[in-house]
Amino acid sequence: MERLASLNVAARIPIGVRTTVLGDGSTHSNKSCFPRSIATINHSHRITCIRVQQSGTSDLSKTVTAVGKSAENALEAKEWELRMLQEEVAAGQGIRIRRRPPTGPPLHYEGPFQFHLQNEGSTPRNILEEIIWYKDIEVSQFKERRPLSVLKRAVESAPPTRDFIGALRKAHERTGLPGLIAEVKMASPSRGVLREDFDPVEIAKSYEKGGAACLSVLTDQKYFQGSFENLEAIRKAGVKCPLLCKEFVVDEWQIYYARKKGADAVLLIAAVLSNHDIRYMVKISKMLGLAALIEVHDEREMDRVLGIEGVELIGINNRSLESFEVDNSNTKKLLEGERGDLIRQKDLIVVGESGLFTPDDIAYVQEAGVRAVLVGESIVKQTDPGKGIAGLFGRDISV
Ligand SMILES: O=C(O)c1ccccc1NCC(=O)[C@H](O)[C@H](O)COP(=O)(O)O
Repeated sequence: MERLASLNVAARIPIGVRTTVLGDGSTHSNKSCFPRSIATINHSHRITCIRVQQSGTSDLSKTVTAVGKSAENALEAKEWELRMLQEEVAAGQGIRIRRRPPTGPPLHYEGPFQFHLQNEGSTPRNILEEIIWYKDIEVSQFKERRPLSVLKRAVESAPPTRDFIGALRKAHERTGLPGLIAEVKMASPSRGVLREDFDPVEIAKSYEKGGAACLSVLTDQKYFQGSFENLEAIRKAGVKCPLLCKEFVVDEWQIYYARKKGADAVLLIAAVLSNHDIRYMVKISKMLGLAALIEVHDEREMDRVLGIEGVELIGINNRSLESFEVDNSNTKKLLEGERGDLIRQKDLIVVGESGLFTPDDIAYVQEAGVRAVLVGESIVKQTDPGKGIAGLFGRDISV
């Protein structure tokens, strides 16, 4: 007669492993119950079947625990291999930002991968990498509290989104100047606190009055003192400009969450995401009615993004998110020659981002080929941010 191993024993075994205790007191781990990938692990780690010689409960418990541990080890090894593969793919695409600190293989690992300790191992190489490592942990904690399946259901009843790209096109046609994405940003790693009396809703209303086509709302708390609550509050206050959720997206969960909190667009940073991630996240965004602003900083990132189907909106950041250096000629450099031709041919909207302070700066990036600009510091610091917009463009763009 067969009976299933008791729950407390089974709890130590990964899902999919069915351990049965046979009539003679021996156990049998049913290999056919393993999902395919786990079966492979089991094969390489030679733990396909167990037999317990003794009928005593403690021996049984020990053996089953040992098997559970081996399977856990195998799973851990597989996870590590997967992560190494992802890092390899990303590095092959020129992505320098690592998603997580390198941990080294599990102790029991025997496999084809060689592990190189780069730099000091678990120290981020720059601020962007630090943000991403932190974000990875933050998102997994958010996900535990509110699983994706729950979030997906909540999004079904969210109000419709507004047309972010359409608003930029219209503003450009109306004013003959680049459409403005005005940034609601309290602080940044490079500049510290930009505004002490920070009221996100008031700033957003002032930007709208001043002629902004769209708004960008920082939602990162730790490095920018922003929040998803700010995004939600601006949306609920009746601001009509479409809203960009300015986040460091590393997981689709954040896109659903942005949608739930009132965003009309999300930012995807090519320095962090592989081509596959971008393609997938652009699809998810579209499915949710969101525009995706894909941000690039160098030629290689621009070429990668130009090759991805479905991309409609590209941001060129004049600020290096690794060194903080700002150079407006970056926009010009990335729009020269064949790249510019291809962008015009595809009718893509390019956004010039960061370091724009004067009408001359706006004229310079417009001349380079942008049809929109994303501006934070120079306008958020003004006593009246809306009036700051007129100063930035050299004229009132609200009429
Ligand atoms: O601004 C930073 O210090 C920063 C650091 C690390 C990652 C991103 C960072 N900024 C995001 C941006 O690029 C800007 O907020 C945005 O383009 C507006 O720039 P600005 O007009 O210069 O405030």
